[in-house]
Amino acid sequence: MTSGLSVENLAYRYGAKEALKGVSFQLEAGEFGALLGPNGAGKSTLFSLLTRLFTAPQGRISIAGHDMGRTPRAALARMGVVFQSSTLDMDLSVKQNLSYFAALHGIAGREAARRSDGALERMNMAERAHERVRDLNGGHRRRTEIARALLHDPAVLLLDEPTVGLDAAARQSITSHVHQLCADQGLTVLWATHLTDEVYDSDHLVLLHQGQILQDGNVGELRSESTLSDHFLNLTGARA
Ligand SMILES: Nc1ncnc2c1ncn2[C@@H]1O[C@H](COP(=O)(O)OP(=O)(O)OP(=O)(O)O)[C@@H](O)[C@H]1O
Repeated sequence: MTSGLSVENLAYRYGAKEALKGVSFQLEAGEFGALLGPNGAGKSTLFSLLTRLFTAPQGRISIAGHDMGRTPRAALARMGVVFQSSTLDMDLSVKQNLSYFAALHGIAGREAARRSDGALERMNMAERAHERVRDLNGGHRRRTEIARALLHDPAVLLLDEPTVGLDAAARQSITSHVHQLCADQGLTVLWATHLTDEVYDSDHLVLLHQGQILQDGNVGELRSESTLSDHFLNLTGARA
């Protein structure tokens, strides 16, 4: 059993539509998993199962060794999530947003302040702690959300297309920062995207297409001589 993320034989259907058809993959501690798939591949459905928004009718999810079906609280406690749409309160400061989230996790007082400072530090946001979210640019808002997701010190961080709406510089900077968190701190990341330039050769590719895993393994080895973008196009017929 991995101390990262393990998914075994997950399936999900919306009525007659099979959105996931027996999906399995595993990410070890410290691995950056790039979940790549064209529109309709099943990425959002997979995220909904991983975050327990939907209950998996079949298969197994394990987060840092905790089984989501049998011990959901323990599994969710080891997971941080950044959803595609922002859920920050625009009129609160960065730090107030984090304190509020800490309180939801039952963390208060000095411990909440210590954790907020640590999480903001990890995202290079410490100097913006007292700025109002509304006054931040898109990249800094995203960093705030990632810091908030790290507050309870998760082992596994899930991000659903976290760079949507950001300019190229902010996108590159956040992508590289989260890769660094994996490498330096042993965080396991699952990063859903359809942008191949956010994926590094050292990443673990999970290529999802029509509800099935087409490829699962090291990006550099899988793409070989092609660019990842051409590789993706050859396999899925879709442009990345
Ligand atoms: N509520 C629903 N009812 C019926 N079919 C659905 C529903 N939600 C999603 N689907 C279908 O399930 C499949 C997987 O959808 P999903 O949203 O998980 O894909 P995705 O990879 O996240 O795509 P996108 O990048 O466009 O968000 C698609 O064929 C989609 O049309």
